[in-house]
Amino acid sequence: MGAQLIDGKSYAAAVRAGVAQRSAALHARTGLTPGLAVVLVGQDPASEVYVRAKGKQAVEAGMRSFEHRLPADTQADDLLGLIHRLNDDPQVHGILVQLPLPAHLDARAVINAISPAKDVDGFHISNVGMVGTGQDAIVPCTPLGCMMMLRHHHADFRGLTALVIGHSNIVGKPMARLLLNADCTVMVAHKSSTNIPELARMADIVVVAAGVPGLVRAEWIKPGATVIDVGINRIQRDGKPALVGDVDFENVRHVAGAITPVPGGVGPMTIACLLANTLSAFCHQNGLEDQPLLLDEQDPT
Ligand SMILES: Nc1nc2c(c(=O)[nH]1)N[C@@H](CN(C=O)c1ccc(C(=O)N[C@@H](CCC(=O)O)C(=O)O)cc1)CN2
Repeated sequence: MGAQLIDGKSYAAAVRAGVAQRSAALHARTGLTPGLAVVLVGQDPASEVYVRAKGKQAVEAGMRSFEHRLPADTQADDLLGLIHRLNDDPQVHGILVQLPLPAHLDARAVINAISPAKDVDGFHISNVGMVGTGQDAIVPCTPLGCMMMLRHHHADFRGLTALVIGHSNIVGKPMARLLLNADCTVMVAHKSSTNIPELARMADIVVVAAGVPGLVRAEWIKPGATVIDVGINRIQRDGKPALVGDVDFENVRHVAGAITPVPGGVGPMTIACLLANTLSAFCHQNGLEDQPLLLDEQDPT
C-alpha cells in the first residue's frame, strides 16, 4: 500500500482561510488592520517569487502589505535604518527580511534588529531562546507548518522517535526543538553524516531539510513512518528544469505511511504560517485575544 499524500496546498489554503476569517472579524470589532512589511535586498529570482506571494497572500487575508525592495549593494546602516522605522510604525505588526541576504550584509545583526514582537519569521534570538526553552514565542514559519501537518497525523508525539536531517537556523534546529517540546525523542543529523541510514531506520518521523536532491532513500525508511520533505531543489531532468525535494519520493512513497510531495507539500505552508504569525503578532500588540490556528479546526479533507 502506498503512503498517504500530505497535501500542503490544501492545508495551506485552510490556514489562510482561517487567518482571513479572524482578520475580518477583528477588523469589524476594532477597526484595526494587521500589517506585514517584507524587505527584499537584491534580485534573487526565487526570493522575488516568494516576496510577491507573501504580499499577495497577505492582502487576500485582509492585511496591509508593505513591500520594501532595496538594491543588492544596500549598506547595513541603510537596511538597519529601515528596520528601525518599521519597528516604530504602528501600522506594521510583522516584519521580515527575505533570506538569503547579499554576502556583504550580516544576516544575524539584521534579524536581531527587528523588534522581537514584530519578528514574524521567529528568527530573532529572543524568540529562538523562548522556543528553545519551551516558552510561548513566535515560531519560524516552515517548522510551524511541518508541526501542523505532523499533528494531523500524530495526535501524541510521546513515545515516537524523530530524525531531523539538516540543522539550519531556519528549519532543522527549530524543528528539533518543537518536536522535543512535544515530548518526541529527537535525533538531529548533519546532512553528510554517514550513519543517517541507521538513524532513519529507527525514526517514526523523518524531517529532511538538507538541500540534497533525493538524499533520503526508501531502504532507510521504517515502514509506515511519516516523511516530511522540506527540500526545494531546482534540477535538470531529461533536459528540462524540475523542482524536487530531498526525498526519493517515487520509491519512499511505497514504504512510508504518509509523505509530503515537492512541490505542494511544506512550501505553501511556510507562507500560510507567516500570515498566522502576523495575525498573532497583531493580536499581541493590540491586547486582543490570540487563538492558535489548528489544522484540526480547518480540516481540508
Ligand atoms: N525571511 C525568510 N526567508 C526565507 C524563508 C523564510 O521562511 N523566511 N524560507 C525560504 C523561502 N520561502 C519563504 O520565504 C518559501 C519557500 C518555498 C515556498 C513554496 O511555496 N514553495 C513551493 C514551490 C515554489 C517554487 O516554485 O519555488 C512548493 O514547495 O510547493 C514558499 C516560501 C527561504 N528564505
